[in-house]
Amino acid sequence: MALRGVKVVELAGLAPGPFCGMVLADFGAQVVRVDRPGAVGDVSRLSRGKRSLAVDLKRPRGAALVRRLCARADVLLEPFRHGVMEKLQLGPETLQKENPRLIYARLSGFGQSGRLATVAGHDINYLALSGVLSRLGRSGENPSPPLNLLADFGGGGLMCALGIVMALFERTRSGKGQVIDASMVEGAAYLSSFLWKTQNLGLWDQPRGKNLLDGGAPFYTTYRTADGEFMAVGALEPQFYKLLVKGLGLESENLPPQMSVAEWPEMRKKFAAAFARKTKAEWCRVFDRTDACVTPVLTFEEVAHHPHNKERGSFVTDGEQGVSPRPAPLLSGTPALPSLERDPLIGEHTEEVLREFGFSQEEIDQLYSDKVIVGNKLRASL
Ligand SMILES: C[C@H](CCC[C@H](C)C(=O)SCCNC(=O)CCNC(=O)[C@H](O)C(C)(C)COP(=O)(O)OP(=O)(O)OC[C@H]1O[C@@H](n2cnc3c(N)ncnc32)[C@H](O)[C@@H]1OP(=O)(O)O)[C@H]1CC[C@H]2[C@@H]3[C@H](O)C[C@@H]4C[C@H](O)CC[C@]4(C)[C@H]3C[C@H](O)[C@]12C
Repeated sequence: MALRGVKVVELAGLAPGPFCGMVLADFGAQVVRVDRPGAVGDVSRLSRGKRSLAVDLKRPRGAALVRRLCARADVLLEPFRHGVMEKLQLGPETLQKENPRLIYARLSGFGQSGRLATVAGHDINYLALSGVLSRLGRSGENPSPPLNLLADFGGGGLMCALGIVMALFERTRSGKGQVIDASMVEGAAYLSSFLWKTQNLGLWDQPRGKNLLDGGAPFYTTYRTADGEFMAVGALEPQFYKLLVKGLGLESENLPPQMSVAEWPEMRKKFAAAFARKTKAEWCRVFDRTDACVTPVLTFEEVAHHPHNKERGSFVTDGEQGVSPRPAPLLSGTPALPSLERDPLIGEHTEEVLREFGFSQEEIDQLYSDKVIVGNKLRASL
């Protein structure tokens, strides 16, 4: 796999950090998650392919243990607000002095500087501060976040993973690691570059929810079908729009011109009435494999069984029969091989990891007796 042999120390955090670590693990990196003793586990369930070491970082010997891991690691991934790592004597200056090749990835909400750097927050706060949230939501309603996908994952975990891979590549030339300041505000904003760069094209002149791509256009939105399901319509270009109108059984002559914004509400009503006449399955038979840009809105129960997704194997089933998306993108030569094992238990691999990183049994026993580390009793009894 593309990241085979890359050693990552991931300090346990909430969703964005674990997702970043999982992406690296899916593509072959050896990811050790450093858990807090007594923690419940990765509640975001994004730990496939990782191992868990439980150590109390608040104890000086706990921090010293992580310093020793980082001396032999390629990447450190920390998910805390600014200043936490410095307090633990685990800041970049300390760790990169011992290991100048270390790539020190800092995944935070507001970044490592600025008045909000030490303030708590979640996806919706970062999305709001990025400006993107102001553009999301139906006309006449409050701005509405698209779950926690854009800041936590798109602009956070994934952007951080990209930074790590770029730093790994750069290190092949310079031999040096560097610090990655991955702010979710800036990551989400960066994802929205298209909105910024097209401001003067007239795409965004209308209020939220009345523009071409934010649900305002009747040919770029969703419609309810006779059985209470939904179809997604994305017929932007005239040649595809013509096929949409034909598939709906409507006559272009009886409709206003496609781009007549003022008459979009009237067009939407006609399209809605048409979609309400057939079930989702019936509309699939009308539009499947045509260029009308009409697709079923698939539920999580349906998506893995859809013929196209099935043909590509786009979803995987793990050892516990849990279904989840296959890693993307698909690399032809070194594809990701996601682990199908269950997520690690807290401290399940404490001893194994410490031995691998050169700790003697005597040192390990001492760390146990001083309660600096914990293993997993369940594992021991397995
Ligand atoms: C998982 C579900 C979905 C969450 C996604 C959500 C929408 C997000 O946006 S997550 C993104 C959050 N932001 C960031 O990640 C940006 C950077 N991080 C931060 O800003 C902060 O970390 C923080 C704000 C997220 C948390 O702040 P906090 O003060 O807790 O922590 P920090 O300041 O970072 O400092 C860390 C401190 O911890 C110490 N530490 C760390 N490791 C160790 C260690 N190994 N040993 C010892 N000490 C350690 C470190 O030293 C720091 O100490 P100091 O502070 O003293 O310096 C979740 C959505 C809903 C959740 C559920 C819900 O809340 C109900 C339950 C609540 C219950 O409490 C837990 C279970 C819940 C079911 C809960 C479960 C999940 O969280 C959810 C499902």
